[in-house]
Amino acid sequence: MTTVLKLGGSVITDKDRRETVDLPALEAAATAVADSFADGSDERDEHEDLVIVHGGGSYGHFHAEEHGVSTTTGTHDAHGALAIHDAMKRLNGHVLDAFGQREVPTLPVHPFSVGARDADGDLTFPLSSVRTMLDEGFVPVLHGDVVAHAGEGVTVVSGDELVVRLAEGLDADRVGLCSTVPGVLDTDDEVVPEIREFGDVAAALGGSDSTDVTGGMAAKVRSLLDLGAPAHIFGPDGIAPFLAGESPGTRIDG
Ligand SMILES: Nc1ncnc2c1ncn2[C@@H]1O[C@H](COP(=O)(O)OP(=O)(O)OP(=O)(O)O)[C@@H](O)[C@H]1O
Ligand SMILES: C=C(C)CCOP(=O)(O)O
Repeated sequence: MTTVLKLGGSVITDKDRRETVDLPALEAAATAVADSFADGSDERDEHEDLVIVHGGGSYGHFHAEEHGVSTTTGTHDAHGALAIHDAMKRLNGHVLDAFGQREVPTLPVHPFSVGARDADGDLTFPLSSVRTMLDEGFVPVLHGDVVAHAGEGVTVVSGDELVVRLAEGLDADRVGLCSTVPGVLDTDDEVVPEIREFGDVAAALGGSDSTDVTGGMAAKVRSLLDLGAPAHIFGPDGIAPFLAGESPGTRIDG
């Protein structure tokens, strides 16, 4: 069983305060993951292969906006590219600390060193390091980042894009995105239990409430609908049920 879990940057950081980790939220997420390994038996059979991805929150997005970099508009300024990348590595360090303290065998994979976009913006992302880490019993932790982009310099790659690439490339059985909202909300702010077509929810879908260069909820739903496997969007309370095989929040099944 292969599971891909994204922790939204809006969950693990205070998205409106520059470079601020939401430590209680990050620790709660790490505890939910650690407990899911410990549940039932001492084996990791439940989701023996787990890949974690985290978003940018108040780390990547502030710097990306400052340097005018998005997923499509790049920069040739190495200092700007490094400012974004270094901020994401700082956040990744906090994430690894929280999981490591709970004995989850996490290791970092920095997408900048591995991925690239062609002139059409299509992402190439070799998975050999992730696959080998999984085979060796580790939990790879990837993050939204910048990548070299033909004709653009470097552009942002979102955690959501990486989730799609990982889910397809690893043939994942379960895909979960944890955000601050309890699921995709309809125009009455009720959680939509299932989405099969973009048109089902288009009217209710917006971007993000805070600084976000990668598109917020609408972009999330669109990319998850293209995935081969069903995906789930849920709030922080949904992490434990999701890892236990339940279906919290919104199920997206294109
Ligand atoms: N219909 C909707 N239902 C739920 N959330 C919505 C909707 N429309 C817009 N949103 C916004 O989308 C946000 C979630 O997307 P966002 O990209 O900010 O989250 P994230 O993935 O947790 O963070 P990050 O991109 O930093 O990793 C919500 O906080 C909300 O502001
Ligand atoms: C802004 C950067 C560098 C990462 C964006 O990743 P996301 O928060 O998953 O969209």
